[in-house]
Amino acid sequence: MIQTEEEARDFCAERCDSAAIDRLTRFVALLTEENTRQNLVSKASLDHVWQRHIADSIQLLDLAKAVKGPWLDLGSGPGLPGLVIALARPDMPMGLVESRRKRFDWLEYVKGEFSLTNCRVHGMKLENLESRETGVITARAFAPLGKLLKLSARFSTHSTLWLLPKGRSAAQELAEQPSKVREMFHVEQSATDADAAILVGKGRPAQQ
Ligand SMILES: C[S@@+](CC[C@H](N)C(=O)[O-])C[C@H]1O[C@@H](n2cnc3c(N)ncnc32)[C@H](O)[C@@H]1O
Repeated sequence: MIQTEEEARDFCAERCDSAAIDRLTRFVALLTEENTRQNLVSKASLDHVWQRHIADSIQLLDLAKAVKGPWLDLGSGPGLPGLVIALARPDMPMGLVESRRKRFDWLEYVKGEFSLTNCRVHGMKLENLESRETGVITARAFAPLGKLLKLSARFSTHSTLWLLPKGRSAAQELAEQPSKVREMFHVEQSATDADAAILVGKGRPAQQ
């Protein structure tokens, strides 16, 4: 379990090349600066930014090793986890969906700063995004599991990988789902927080 900022940086360095670490380091500086203008992440979390946000996002790469994308991140907000993944793996086709204008502008700005040509920012409600087949769907702190699946099932196929960092509520949220959804998912311990877990699933949920 990652306990310190140094361990979090080491964790990322084991999974990313040095150019990616440079991009992530600059992203942390930009995020810290932008956070003085808009509330992207809690101020307290910036003291542990590599653990709470960067490594927390990068750990998803371990679970998505076999997948080439395209990747869709729902409710990206500051860019977590989708933009961090795009900075680590700029070759990966990445779609970020974010409905708030100021956050959309921020995501577009970072995309431009790092010339992330494979990253597309969709500044709209997910409900208005055109359906497409997606290799990986991620969503952190976006919506309760039932609502999340209802909104996003149309982006999945039988082989879509779902990676849903869920904090403490993961097992409980899954337990409340119908058996077909429970069979699709399992719970993985988060590497960055002893109390948090990630719901990992495969396939297309039946329409609820
Ligand atoms: C709690 S924040 C989490 C942001 C980020 N994933 C994180 O972990 O820091 C949820 C984000 O989803 C966006 N959002 C909420 N409902 C949405 C919708 N229907 N379509 C697109 N974005 C939405 C919000 O504007 C907000 O930025």
